[in-house]
Amino acid sequence: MTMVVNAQQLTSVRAGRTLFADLDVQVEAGGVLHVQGPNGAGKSTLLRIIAGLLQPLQGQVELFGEPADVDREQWQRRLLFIGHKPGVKSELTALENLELQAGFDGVVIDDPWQLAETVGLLGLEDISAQQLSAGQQRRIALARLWFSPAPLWILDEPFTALDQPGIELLQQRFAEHTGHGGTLILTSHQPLSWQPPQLQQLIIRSPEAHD
Ligand SMILES: Nc1ncnc2c1ncn2[C@@H]1O[C@H](COP(=O)(O)OP(=O)(O)OP(=O)(O)O)[C@@H](O)[C@H]1O
Repeated sequence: MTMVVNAQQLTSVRAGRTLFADLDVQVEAGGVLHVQGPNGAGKSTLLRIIAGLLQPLQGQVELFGEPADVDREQWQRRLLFIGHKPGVKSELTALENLELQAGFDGVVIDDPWQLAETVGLLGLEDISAQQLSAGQQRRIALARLWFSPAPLWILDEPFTALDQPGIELLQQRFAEHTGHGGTLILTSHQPLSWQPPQLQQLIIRSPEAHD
């Protein structure tokens, strides 16, 4: 199996507090890493470090066998990071947002209306995102999972604001992605209702908080 993420001895200190120390993370192609822990434990920090968006105090991250901090542009087609905020352009409509995101990903959406239907936005395509609910805005952001060419998805709290059908839809999409050899790292405060064949659970409990 191909090692997609290989992080060694990660230590992160933020605001003077050690969030994790000497943490190793390894995820193979087709694998799922589900990161859990209380508010403020360091889940987002870990995801950002793995994605090469934040430097650890110590340790290294390799993605696809190469250091994650080298030449960020080369990751754009291989790594999709979606943070805990929806990250949609509020003045653009749902369809305009999808097309903008597809442009970033270097793809053309074959049938945007079909995609809008798939992700539960049909009938809302022409409304500016700022007039949509939190869950609808989250659906715009997550629609990217239906066209992104990236084999590695790093998703921070993707279920936030989604209703139960939305959560189920997303987990079906995760199953398709990993079933085709894609890799997923996610955080959530809820257990997964889907049982991936290659699931690793990582619970972050700040060492200092539990001494
Ligand atoms: N931009 C920042 N600058 C300095 N410290 C930060 C910053 N962002 C977060 N922190 C610190 O890092 C700690 C971990 O934050 P992080 O967002 O990684 O936690 P989390 O586990 O994802 O929490 P949540 O479940 O609330 O989203 C926070 O308690 C905070 O002290």
